[in-house]
Amino acid sequence: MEGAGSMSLIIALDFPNRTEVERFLSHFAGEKLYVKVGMELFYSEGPGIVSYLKEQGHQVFVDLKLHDIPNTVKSAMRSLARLGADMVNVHAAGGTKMMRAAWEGLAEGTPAGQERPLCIAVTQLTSTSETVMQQELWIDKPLQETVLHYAQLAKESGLDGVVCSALEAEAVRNACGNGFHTVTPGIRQAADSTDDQIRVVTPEDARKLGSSYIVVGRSITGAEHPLQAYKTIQEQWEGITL
Ligand SMILES: O=C(O)c1cc(=O)[nH]c(=O)n1[C@@H]1O[C@H](COP(=O)(O)O)[C@@H](O)[C@H]1O
Repeated sequence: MEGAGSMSLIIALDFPNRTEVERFLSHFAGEKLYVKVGMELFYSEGPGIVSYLKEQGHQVFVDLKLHDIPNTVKSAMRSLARLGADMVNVHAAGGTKMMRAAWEGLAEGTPAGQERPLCIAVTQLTSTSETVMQQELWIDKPLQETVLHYAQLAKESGLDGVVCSALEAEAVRNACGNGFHTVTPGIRQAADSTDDQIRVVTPEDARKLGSSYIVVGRSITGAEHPLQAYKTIQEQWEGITL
């Protein structure tokens, strides 16, 4: 299943403020990156952090995992589209009406001449296990089946792909086709601590399993030499020596 579609490594900028982001990015002078702004950074810095990163020439995934009534999600997506994000996300558990509304909001809000951000649905968080899903959330199905079901709902709703573990990437592609993206966090090298992640996969295995994007946070942001950690993981992910 190797090599389908586009492949990118997205660095999760899980930092409390812009000063920390600038300090981190100073290790990457001249590199054009694909970065992710999550709730911590967005809520502390506001939309300006996205414009700042875009001005620096980076691609930006705005990861706010929207999950609300369709009208609210549509309006929020209209606002996010104006920011120039390259990718945004919602929770598939919001259902098809909500996902369609998200897509419509993005289409309406994207300025003329700009590309609509990719709209991706979170299936089951990579920090969730099948046991927690079944016993705590009362979703009485095998985890992979729920991921596939949510992926199919996302596809029917016109979305561009899903967030899932790379463990499910191959099955999602088989069910939804090569053009349907799998954005896969929970990436760890074999020796890394898994932290709060449960469904973890190495960069090499994510490639072999056909992920379109890997999302990597602490293995790079917490490294003593972030650029070196980034290059090592990128080599493993792309299967090449840079
Ligand atoms: O939507 C996400 O990006 C996401 C979904 C998911 O299921 N699991 C997950 O870890 N993430 C995000 O991916 C990043 C993973 O960070 P690390 O565990 O530090 O590599 C974090 O910013 C999470 O918010």
